[in-house]
Amino acid sequence: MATGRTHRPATRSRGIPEATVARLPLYLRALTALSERSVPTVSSEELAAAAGVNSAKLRKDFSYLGSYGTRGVGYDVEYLVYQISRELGLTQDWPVVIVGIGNLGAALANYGGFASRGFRVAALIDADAAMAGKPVAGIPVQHTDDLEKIIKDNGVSIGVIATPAGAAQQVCDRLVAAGVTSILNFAPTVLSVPDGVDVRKVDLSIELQILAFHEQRKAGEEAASDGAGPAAVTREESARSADQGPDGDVPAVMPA
Ligand SMILES: NC(=O)c1ccc[n+]([C@@H]2O[C@H](COP(=O)([O-])OP(=O)(O)OC[C@H]3O[C@@H](n4cnc5c(N)ncnc54)[C@H](O)[C@@H]3O)[C@@H](O)[C@H]2O)c1
Repeated sequence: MATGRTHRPATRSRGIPEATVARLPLYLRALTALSERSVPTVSSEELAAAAGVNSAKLRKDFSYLGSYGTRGVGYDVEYLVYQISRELGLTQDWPVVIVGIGNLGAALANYGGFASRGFRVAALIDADAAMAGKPVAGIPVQHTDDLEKIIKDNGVSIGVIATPAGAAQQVCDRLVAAGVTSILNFAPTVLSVPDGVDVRKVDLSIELQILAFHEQRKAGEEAASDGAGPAAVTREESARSADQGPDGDVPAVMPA
């Protein structure tokens, strides 16, 4: 079984901090919406508000890209879309495989947002022989027996795992051995991968738990302000204590 670290250090080799990299997709989403409305330029304040990020942080992030905007005019929307897309590697097509085509895998396969962002679903893989050949989102499901060949034939470097937790490490090991170097893991388990392999995990139940934490704090604040209880915890303090940035700008996907 593969061992070793599960994510890269906090700063990438080109000097862009991981926290900045994690915010680039937020800027890109906001900029794409502006571009679709043919908005030519945007101020750092407007863009920060649209991306849900603090504007000083945005300016610092863009300084890593060498993008400083023009005083009184702001940032050129189209150029920034290009710059961020290039930085994220989205100016090329990325073939992706999804392993585990149950409820979640099928929903992901049907999600149109991958293709529009440069991620092509190259193959769907499942261990259930009864599913082999059946189309999901117009793509025939292939059996796990062929996993290695599918990865090689399609030049896949990004794999999405949507299997039950108990199967995820074994699937991960096979993907990595076949040449996959980036994994998006939806299974509720921690994956172990060798150096050079990036794992990101998505866990909506963790996001809900964080919201539940804030709900509980809000209820506590209200109770404290109604009566003679102890000083209420501020919203900002409660956000920090949930290991989230003060701007609430940590995306739902996180390093493994
Ligand atoms: N991250 C999230 O927010 C989130 C949300 C929903 C579900 N999940 C997780 O996603 C996973 C899938 O959930 P689901 O509801 O789609 O389950 P599901 O039971 O509907 O589908 C799982 C699929 O994986 C296949 N499978 C099992 N072992 C396999 C293997 N070794 N190789 C390839 N395929 C294999 C099964 O045949 C099945 O088709 C679970 O781990 C679940 O906990 C995560």
